[in-house]
Amino acid sequence: MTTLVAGIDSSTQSCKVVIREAETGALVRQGSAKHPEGTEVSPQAWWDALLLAIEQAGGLHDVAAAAIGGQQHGLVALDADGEVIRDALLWNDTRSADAAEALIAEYSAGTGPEAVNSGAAAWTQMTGSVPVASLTVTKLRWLADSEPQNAQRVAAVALPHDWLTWKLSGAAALQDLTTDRSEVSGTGYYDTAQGQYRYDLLARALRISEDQARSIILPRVLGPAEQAGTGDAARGWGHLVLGPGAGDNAAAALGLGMSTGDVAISIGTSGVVSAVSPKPIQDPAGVINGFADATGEFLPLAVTLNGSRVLDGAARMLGVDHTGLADLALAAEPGAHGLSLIPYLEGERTPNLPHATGSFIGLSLASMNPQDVARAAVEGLLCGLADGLQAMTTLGVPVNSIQLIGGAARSAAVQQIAPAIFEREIQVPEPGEYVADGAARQAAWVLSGSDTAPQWTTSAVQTFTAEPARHVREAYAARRHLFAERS
Ligand SMILES: Nc1ncnc2c1ncn2[C@@H]1O[C@H](COP(=O)(O)OP(=O)(O)O)[C@@H](O)[C@H]1O
Ligand SMILES: O=C(CO)[C@@H](O)[C@H](O)COP(=O)(O)O
Repeated sequence: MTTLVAGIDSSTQSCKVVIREAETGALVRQGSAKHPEGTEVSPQAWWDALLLAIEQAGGLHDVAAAAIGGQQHGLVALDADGEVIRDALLWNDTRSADAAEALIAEYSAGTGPEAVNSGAAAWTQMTGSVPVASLTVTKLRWLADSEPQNAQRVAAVALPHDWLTWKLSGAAALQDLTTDRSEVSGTGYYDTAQGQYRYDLLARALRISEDQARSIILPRVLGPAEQAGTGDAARGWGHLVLGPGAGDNAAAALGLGMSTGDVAISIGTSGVVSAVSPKPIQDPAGVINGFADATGEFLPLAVTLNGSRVLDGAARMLGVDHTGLADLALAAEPGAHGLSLIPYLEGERTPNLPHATGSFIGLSLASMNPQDVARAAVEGLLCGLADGLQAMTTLGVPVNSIQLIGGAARSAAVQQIAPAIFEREIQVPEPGEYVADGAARQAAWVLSGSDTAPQWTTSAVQTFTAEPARHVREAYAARRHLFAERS
């Protein structure tokens, strides 16, 4: 009898479920369901999508274990009855940008630019990351200042995958909430290097005393293969062993079998450059977030707000589908006749420009054509990620291999232009759901009781190389500060 495990990716745009063989990782079934648009979403919509995706994947009746990977940082505020107080502000909601600046200032010393730097350095020391609007701690400050009546009702704070694991278990007690290192390392109130919550920072965010903060329930942080509980017996899932789950990029690293020296560049809603490190990585400049991974090590990563939707928007603007956009981009010359797209379409997280908008720079009669516009969109998307990759190497994080994943990694233009912009060979594994795969591998790990995750066969990869297009990155670097603030 083959043992099956389920891996779930509750990401920004959709929920994906894969059912795989626990021993080999072979894919048996899968399903998916869309999430609502927007940067604040009712967690109920995630739960409804998860139930639909489970149904589409053939159910969990014959599955022994499950684990959930998910979009990080979303603020799931629960009242004393375990009810969701308000829709969750997601990682890509920028309304807490001013709160982030205030929190940095409150830990700074001196005046002027040095003060901001000292505040950023203090937060990096305390948590591993510099607060930006994406981090949950800034959303809590926003809640305290903008919706004090809601803030006063907060009895527990969970992140998307924590809350879904709790729902999957059928738990009702807030004390049963669980999470993992990778998820909490993105909250801004967890000391990633020391592995402990910082209730003083939670108190600071909510403008309450530390004693009051300690009365707020935070999910118990589980080890990489520690059981989070069992499935909801009322739904016939009492047989289901639940894993701790993980933040989406940590789950993807587990799904890809990444180790030190491996880098994943994921182009989903977010653009993410992530690497594995045996030691904590801290970047006071705030380009790299010092997160934890799902195996007990660390996962430094750079994240942009503008990932695949840069290409979604460009395709919509040109009236083509993704294949058409790729064809247009590949028909143009590198550099798009001097046209650059600075892709801060939703504001931007890295660089931290929450109020910025995107801009085409260098328009000329020569570049005002669909091919060059498509090329500039792909090159602009990739240049932003190349900046994150460069920051990784500047911090001394080893980069020996690069794997390209996420929805936009399916683009032939992204695959062929990326090696020119990164000036490195890139590998593209078979299109798949690597976050969900990592969660499934974690579920199999929990079941095995072993010290290490099961060795699953990894996907075959296609390798892409190209002549370096340094002039494209140089043009982008000279223009990345040219944008208009959102009105
Ligand atoms: N062939 C393609 N070329 C470019 N973008 C694509 C392609 N296929 C899917 N996408 C885009 O990928 C995104 C979905 O990718 P995914 O990694 O699932 O996102 P997320 O994990 O953030 O929900 C969507 O924006 C979709 O339009
Ligand atoms: O913000 C982060 C990590 O810091 C992102 O990983 C988000 O969690 C959303 O990821 P996708 O929906 O693009 O996978």
